Amino acid sequence: MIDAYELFAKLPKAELHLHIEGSFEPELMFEIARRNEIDIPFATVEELRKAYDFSNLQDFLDIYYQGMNVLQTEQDYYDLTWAYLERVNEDNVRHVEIFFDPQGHTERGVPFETVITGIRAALEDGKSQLGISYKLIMSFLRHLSEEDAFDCLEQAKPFLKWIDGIGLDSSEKGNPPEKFARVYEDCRGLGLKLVAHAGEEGPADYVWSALNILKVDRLDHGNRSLDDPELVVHLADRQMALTVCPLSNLKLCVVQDMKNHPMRVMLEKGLLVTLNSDDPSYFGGYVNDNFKALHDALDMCVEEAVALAKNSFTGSFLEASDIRGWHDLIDAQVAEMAG
Ligand SMILES: Nc1ncnc2[nH]cnc12
Ligand SMILES: [Zn+2]
Repeated sequence: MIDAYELFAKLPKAELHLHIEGSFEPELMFEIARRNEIDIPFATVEELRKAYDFSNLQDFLDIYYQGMNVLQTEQDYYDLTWAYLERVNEDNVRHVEIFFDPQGHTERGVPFETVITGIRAALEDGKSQLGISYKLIMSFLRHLSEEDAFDCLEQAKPFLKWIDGIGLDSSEKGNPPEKFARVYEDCRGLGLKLVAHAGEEGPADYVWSALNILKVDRLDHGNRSLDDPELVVHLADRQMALTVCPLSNLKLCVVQDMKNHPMRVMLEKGLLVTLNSDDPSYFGGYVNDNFKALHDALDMCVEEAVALAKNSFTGSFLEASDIRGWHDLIDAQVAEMAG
């Protein structure tokens, strides 16, 4: 009998919820801090890792923004992105749709151009050297104002040919989607794909707002949707993709125990759920580690592993013909491994 984890690990996958700044491993952070002559308030990599102990989203965000402070040059952004791509190549991730948080950099004086040029150069090298295709999603920080978001959009305008979509992240509670209704409307007019974090810590109402007011094409997290049966039916009927992040949910106390993770329930209710790592350096693992954690807690079956691998492409912004191609490849690989 084929093991569900072994199967998932080997199958081609897409990752749809990944903050590139959240893939910043402590070793690389120290190296970049040293070359930029910036002090980190931790003496060693081990001490830094010990600080990754969070009670909620805000606890994490405080250390996440501090971590990205050492990034300054195009080379820094290249190295950060390249390290992520090399790592997920080992997990057989073949397509990535990654977030970056421009405001976390521009508000420290790093030009928008420096950030996006470095990230894009690594993504292009990932495509040519590792065969990993990509989309790039610019996220607005929701704890900042609507005016700040519009300012970020202005800075992005010369680079829109490199940007596939926009997202909304950072402190959810008290910053409902409607705060950014007009920014999203403009971005929709620019032909950008729209996603937003909703229902991670915030209520199911925020998921409704993301759908009805922001008109998102995909939802990030969405865990709290399960509090509202009508919303669950609506999401399932529309086959709205949800980018779920189990290790993140555990580390940020969105779930108290992996045994209570809603992934299985979500699958059973017919939701188009995908599996992602969110901020792998901070939450203890990349996409295959996320499956392993679910498998250890919930004893995932082969059908669930296959469904998650296929959903990762279904929920992507790839062309329909490419998605079909990946599904066919997964079916062929499953048949070969089962036989
Ligand atoms: N899980 C998360 N939720 C909200 N904002 C984030 N920024 C990085 N990771 C995040
Ligand atoms: Zn996230």
